[in-house]
Amino acid sequence: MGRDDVDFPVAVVLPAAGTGERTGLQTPKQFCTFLSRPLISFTIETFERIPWINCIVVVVARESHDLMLHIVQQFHHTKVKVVKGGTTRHRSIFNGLQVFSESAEGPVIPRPKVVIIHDAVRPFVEEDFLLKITLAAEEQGASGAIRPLVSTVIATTSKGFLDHSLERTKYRASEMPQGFLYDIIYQAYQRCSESDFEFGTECLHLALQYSGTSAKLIEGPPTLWKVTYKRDLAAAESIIKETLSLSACLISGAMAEAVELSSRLQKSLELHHMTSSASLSEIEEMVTGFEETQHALLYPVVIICVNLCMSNEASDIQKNDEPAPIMDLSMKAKERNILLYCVQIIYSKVPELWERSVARLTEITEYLIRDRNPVLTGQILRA
Ligand SMILES: Nc1ccn([C@@H]2O[C@H](COP(=O)(O)OP(=O)(O)OP(=O)(O)O)[C@@H](O)[C@H]2O)c(=O)n1
Ligand SMILES: O=P(O)(O)OC[C@@H](O)[C@@H](O)[C@@H](O)CO
Repeated sequence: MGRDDVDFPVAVVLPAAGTGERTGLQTPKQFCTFLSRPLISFTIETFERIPWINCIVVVVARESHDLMLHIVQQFHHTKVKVVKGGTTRHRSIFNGLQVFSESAEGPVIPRPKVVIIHDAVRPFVEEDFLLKITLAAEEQGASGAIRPLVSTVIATTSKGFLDHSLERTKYRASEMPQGFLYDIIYQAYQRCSESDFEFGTECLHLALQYSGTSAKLIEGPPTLWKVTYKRDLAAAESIIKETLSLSACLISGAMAEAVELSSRLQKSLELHHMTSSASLSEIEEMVTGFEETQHALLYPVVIICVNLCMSNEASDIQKNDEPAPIMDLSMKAKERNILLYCVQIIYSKVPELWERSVARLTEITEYLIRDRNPVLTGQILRA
């Protein structure tokens, strides 16, 4: 079965109205930023890239509504409808589902046949698994992602002692995404109790209890984990950085040695090389040029200026030190989500010295591209 089998409308509801209390942070985790971009925007982009998903309903807290509209505009999300959430996850999900019902305020959005419900703080979901969940929901009425339990589940007595433990092989952890025939899950939410709304955590249970539909369970990849604690944010950032391509734009002077050096760097890194007199004015034109060609740079673009000094005379090196202009330009570039780094390397006719410098330059360049640390922009780094 492939994406061509999805010949019916599919919508997504992303509950994102929580406070992220367990992270211990002031900012709700869905709005924590990585590389100047909120976590929720990474999740939305994952769904937006999928052509057979028609509409993404993002459910946010009342106080985050304007922030979410700004994020939609800044990152050019096109399939998104923002609605206000509720005091619990189930209430937020129901608010999201009501967008498609006749009684919804505002223009009626075409009702999907299948609706995917996915926590907004689970950014690492792949199209192939979403396809499995969607087709299973269309066929069975409901479907859900599961993962093996890592810890054994135990029941405790009222006094805090062990009552009994569950046989781990018979149980699974319920994860997201989950898929439903829209009518099945909407009816379940219309029928569920106040206690379900207040204390429930499982949409599959509602479909079974109130619509008599037992979900098809599909084991998903380990990447479906949910950002819950502060450590999960660090893990998410590391994965996001790893998924970014190692591509960068390398600018060097037009001298033969500089071109030769750049071609050596290109062999070890995915670099787009440009030669120019590497004057700051030319680089400035390039930085503003980026702004014209790409309205919103979704990921920081990395530009590395390699400054080859043909002599190690202090005066020459000092002459190349232009902290103020390159710093000013890098600040301007950062506003456009462009990270401008400068690495200086002193040419040596002594092969061992030159090879060592080139190795250091390669190492620094690779680190700058991988880590995209804004603090090092505008600095004159020396290989
Ligand atoms: N009233 C709520 C509570 C939670 N969620 C969303 O449901 C998803 C999963 O919930 P959880 O991980 O528990 O998020 P929080 O409730 O924000 O976390 P915490 O319990 O630590 O406060 C999150 O995307 C969260 O924003 C929601 O839309 N509305
Ligand atoms: O909101 P919480 O983190 O308490 O729980 C969310 C999870 O229960 C939920 O995402 C999956 O178990 C699937 O239902």
